[in-house]
Amino acid sequence: MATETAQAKQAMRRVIRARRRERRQQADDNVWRELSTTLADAVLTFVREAAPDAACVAVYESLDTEPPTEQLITGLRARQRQVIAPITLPDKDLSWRDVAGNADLGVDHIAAADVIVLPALAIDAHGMRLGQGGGSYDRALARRGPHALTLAVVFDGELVAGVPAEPHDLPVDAVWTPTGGILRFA
Ligand SMILES: Nc1nc2c(c(=O)[nH]1)N(C=O)[C@@H](CNc1ccc(C(=O)N[C@@H](CCC(=O)O)C(=O)O)cc1)CN2
Ligand SMILES: Nc1ncnc2c1ncn2[C@@H]1O[C@H](COP(=O)(O)OP(=O)(O)OP(=O)(O)O)[C@@H](O)[C@H]1O
Repeated sequence: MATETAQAKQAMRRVIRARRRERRQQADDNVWRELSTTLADAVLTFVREAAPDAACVAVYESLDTEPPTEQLITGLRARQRQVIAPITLPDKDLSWRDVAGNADLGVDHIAAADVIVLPALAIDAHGMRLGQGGGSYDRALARRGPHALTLAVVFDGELVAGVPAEPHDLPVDAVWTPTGGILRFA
């Protein structure tokens, strides 16, 4: 898709991915573990306060340069929540698996999630999200339950004034940053 907006998104992704690689290279494993703890504490509190009866939480399993979700996943499981993580299909649509098993629960299982923790490269002041560019979460969010809360996770400096938005983009309800904690949009 060669629209100006799609090109603007690509340019922004390149800058943020490069910054993330540099950030990861400069942080030792202790710093990363602390980040994982800070994220887990904040999101566990958010779930307890905003969705106390949540039975199922969808969480991305972080890649090396992303805000680390390992301790969040452990903490949710310790609190008896089902945790589901995405399986990327060949067309980049998302199916889901319980992190405790390997069975493919299907693309519609996202409807079971009471809270959805999304990866993002940037979030803007309206909650619009810049993702990896596969349109994966756009499609998955269209199948979410009517009361599901969406929380995106980004680094400081990735909560920006504006991201280029296309008509299919949907805003998130809240965002977490290491320094700012959780900001609720809706
Ligand atoms: N952890 C995670 N899982 C996810 C996503 C994601 O953004 N993060 N996705 C979101 O839709 C889907 C998969 N799509 C993806 C597309 C591109 C890249 C990617 O290229 N990422 C980094 C490499 C990060 C690293 O290895 O540290 C990059 O380009 O630099 C990742 C996921 C579903 N699962
Ligand atoms: N509901 C949809 N159905 C099919 N294709 C879609 C849908 N939403 C978005 N796409 C396509 O996916 C591509 C990437 O979209 P976009 O730039 O919004 O991805 P993203 O949200 O940043 O990425 P991701 O969710 O994978 O992290 C676009 O070409 C778009 O047309």
